[in-house]
Amino acid sequence: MPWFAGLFEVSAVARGTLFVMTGASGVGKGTIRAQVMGYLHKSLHYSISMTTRAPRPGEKHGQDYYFVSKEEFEARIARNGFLEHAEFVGNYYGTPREPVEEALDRGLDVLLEIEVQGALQVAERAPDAVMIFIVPPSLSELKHRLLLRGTESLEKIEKRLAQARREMEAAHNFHYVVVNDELGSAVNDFMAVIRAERLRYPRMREAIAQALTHDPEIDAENAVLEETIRKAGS
Ligand SMILES: Nc1nc2c(ncn2[C@@H]2O[C@H](COP(=O)(O)OP(=O)(O)O)[C@@H](O)[C@H]2O)c(=O)[nH]1
Ligand SMILES: Nc1ncnc2c1ncn2[C@@H]1O[C@H](COP(=O)(O)OP(=O)(O)O)[C@@H](O)[C@H]1O
Repeated sequence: MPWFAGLFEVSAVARGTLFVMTGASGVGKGTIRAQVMGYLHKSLHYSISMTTRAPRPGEKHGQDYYFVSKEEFEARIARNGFLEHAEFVGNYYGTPREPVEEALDRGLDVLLEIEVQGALQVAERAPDAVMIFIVPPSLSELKHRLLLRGTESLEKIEKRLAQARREMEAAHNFHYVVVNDELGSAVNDFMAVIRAERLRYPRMREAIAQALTHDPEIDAENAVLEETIRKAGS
């Protein structure tokens, strides 16, 4: 058996990569995620979060979030059913653990879109996770987007902005920073991170093993070419 045969076995069960996207409320995480998932829906599993916040008009249970009661959320915390969870401006938000583990075990990449405290928990518990911080071009622009989105009261917007200012100080804990100024560029940058991470050595073992194989058709052509060169030289 050739020495590289084992590489095939390892790659067959290679775990997927966990991508964690975070950043201030209103910075554009949901917008970037929707576009990225549009491109990568076959290879990237989006983890649907659980929350105690009330659904906004148009939001659907099981699609945008699993909307649950405080009691249900706390029961899940008690049985260690979250990969991470956090309280954000008066509500609980959390990532159900099982679907994420299952997808990663199947070799699928997983995307979490969560707030900063939860992201820092994931960084601690899953050191291989790829941490991506989204920042606005300025705090003024961030406020502008929250005002235009019109989903929160002015008081809640001020709370989210104060939180955003504090969270920006945690930026050094992340591997990548994407500035969401022009949306298309931000989506491109995000996709570039995913592409680069998929080219890391552990994910490329199969390609290396493949690079060490022979193709009989090309080998036959090579033999003819060799023979032609040899004849021309003699
Ligand atoms: N820690 C954590 N944060 C989450 C989760 N799901 C969503 N969030 C974050 O909670 C914050 C508030 O979310 P939401 O109420 O939907 O408001 P929006 O993101 O401003 O539209 C955002 O920063 C989300 O990214 C989760 O599962 N865990
Ligand atoms: N690059 C951008 N330029 C202008 N507006 C944006 C951009 N990205 C997102 N938005 C808008 O800003 C608001 C907040 O974006 P959203 O994706 O809901 O943020 P988050 O999920 O981080 O809270 C939305 O109304 C969205 O359409």
